[in-house]
Amino acid sequence: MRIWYAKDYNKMSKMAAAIVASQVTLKPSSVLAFITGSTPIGTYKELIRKYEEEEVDFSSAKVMNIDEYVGLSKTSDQSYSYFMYHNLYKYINVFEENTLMFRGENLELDKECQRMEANLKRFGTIDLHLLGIGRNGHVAFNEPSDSFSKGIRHVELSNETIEDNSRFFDTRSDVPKRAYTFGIRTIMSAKRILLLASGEAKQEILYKALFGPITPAVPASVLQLHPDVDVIADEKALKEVIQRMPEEIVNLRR
Ligand SMILES: N[C@@H]1[C@@H](O)[C@H](O)[C@@H](COP(=O)(O)O)O[C@@H]1O
Repeated sequence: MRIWYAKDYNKMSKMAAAIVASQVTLKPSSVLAFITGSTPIGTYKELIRKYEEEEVDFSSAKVMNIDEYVGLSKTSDQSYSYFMYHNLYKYINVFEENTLMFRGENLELDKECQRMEANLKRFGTIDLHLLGIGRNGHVAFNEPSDSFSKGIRHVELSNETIEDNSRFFDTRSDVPKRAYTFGIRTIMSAKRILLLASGEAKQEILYKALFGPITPAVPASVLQLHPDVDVIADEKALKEVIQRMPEEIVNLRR
């Protein structure tokens, strides 16, 4: 695991976009797993800029969303399909047939998971998997639990996640209670993982995830077992890591 220090959100976004763009340049047919939330928005803006300036070409890349609210279709402005389309896909040259998203409106939950598993198999191994981290250590929608989850599944969201994500909805009761998500095994099967974290609210959980015990109670802690993880975090998110494990940050002193 490599932990990279970024002075602020802007720098974090630029560093992350540089990794995604190099992945696609080195392997144009890369399979990429993308995330939603506030954290990756700057990364996507930077990727759009790179595309517009012809620094990167996504025409052979395959892209996918790793989670989605159950009950929201791609036309709902709170769905993750909508988010990915309006924050990234519509501005770059990814093709529809190379884009994989959950159908949030499909209420046949098991069937939707099976459909996504089959499509993921067709897309092939994920070359680069982006990840954010929730305040309770969740990754995608894998909430703290008693065991690490396996493949693609549907889950009940925790109160903490509903609370955190309610900032994107008119009222808390509008937040769906269930979601589709890649499981921990799906995420861990990616060749390379890029974890992003920004802001003070993430400082405690980031330290726990990177240096605490590996436990399903902190789902992100499983990343300690993956052979190829880059963590890019801004100074605020890294606060506790800087205090307790400064020597573990690759570029802190540079
Ligand atoms: N399902 C998403 C996660 O994939 C995301 O990483 C997390 C953090 O979001 P943010 O970047 O807004 O802090 O929130 C949501 O619950």
